[in-house]
Amino acid sequence: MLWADPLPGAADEAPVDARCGDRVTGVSEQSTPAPDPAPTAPGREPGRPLRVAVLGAAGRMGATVCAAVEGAADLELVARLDAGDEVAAATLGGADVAVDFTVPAATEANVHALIDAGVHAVVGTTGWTEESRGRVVAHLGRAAAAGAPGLGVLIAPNFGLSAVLAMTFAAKAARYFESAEVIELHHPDKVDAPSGTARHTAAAIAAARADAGLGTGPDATETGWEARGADVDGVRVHAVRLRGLVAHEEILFGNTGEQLVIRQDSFDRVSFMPGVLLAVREVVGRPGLTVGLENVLDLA
Ligand SMILES: NC(=O)C1=CN([C@@H]2O[C@H](COP(=O)(O)OP(=O)(O)OC[C@H]3O[C@@H](n4cnc5c(N)ncnc54)[C@H](O)[C@@H]3O)[C@@H](O)[C@H]2O)C=CC1
Ligand SMILES: O=C(O)C1=N[C@H](C(=O)O)C[C@H](O)C1
Repeated sequence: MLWADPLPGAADEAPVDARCGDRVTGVSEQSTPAPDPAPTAPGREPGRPLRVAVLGAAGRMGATVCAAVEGAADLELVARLDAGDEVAAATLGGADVAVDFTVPAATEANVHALIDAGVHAVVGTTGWTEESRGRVVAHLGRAAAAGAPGLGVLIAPNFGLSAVLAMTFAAKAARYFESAEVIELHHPDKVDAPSGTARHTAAAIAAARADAGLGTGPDATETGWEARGADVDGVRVHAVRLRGLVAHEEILFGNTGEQLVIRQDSFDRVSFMPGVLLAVREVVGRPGLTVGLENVLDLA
């Protein structure tokens, strides 16, 4: 079973389908359909390891992904690219799949370059919007029309099981509470705020509230709005940056006389690896754009 994948070293096959991002309509969005599903990477001989390239390989996540891929018997690390390296067939080492953990300013261009190179993409980098995801869908459509059907792109704001479950539970709880706020807590080297995970969580809560006919939560604030956090679709999101932290999220729900707190903690980046490896194995058989690991895990 996939989540037992030991690290370093992984093997089992597993499912994936996902749909997340920085502004998302909900955890139950579906994969964008694409023609001609491909059960394996195009041109992959049966039984050979899946070839994987890593973009952002010198970074915190990229280095961890390289180690995880090297430890997986069914995967082969064929390229490590970082800033300044061209993303093209010539530099990707014959990869079937590329994993992108770079920076928000670079990730969309990387994905377009991967589609042009005919390489499936697994993306953990934050900064995606509905517009940038739409451009990827359009590009995949053009690639399919030009004779490269079956390419998959899987974008997930968080590959950690605890985070994916927390988002799922939060979306389920949202309709039952008058108040909802999100607190994300991260290491101080993180360049974006609020986190992609928190944006996704808040957007899912907002969508569930809207479906239930709920508006924004009660708030009598008249002054000092800067202390009330970011507004993500009407849900307040607070970002803490603290040395010693890795990645954490707390979702608070309140009614008169009661509170629900959903909390997840990623203490070590290895905790993201089972989800990343699952996505790598799954994306080759999942054409089109998939956003969010929850769909892959049948949680949506
Ligand atoms: N989806 C998930 O589960 C997770 C997502 N993240 C996200 O992943 C991204 C990376 O996070 P970290 O590894 O902590 O950052 P980092 O700063 O440690 O690594 C980023 C790496 O990307 C490289 N880079 C910059 N521009 C590039 C380009 N054009 N092409 C190739 N490489 C380039 C940098 O040189 C650096 O080595 C962030 O957006 C972060 O929010 C982080 C952890 C988990
Ligand atoms: O930068 C990080 O570290 C993380 N980024 C992602 C995000 O912005 O949600 C995922 C996780 O929170 C770690």
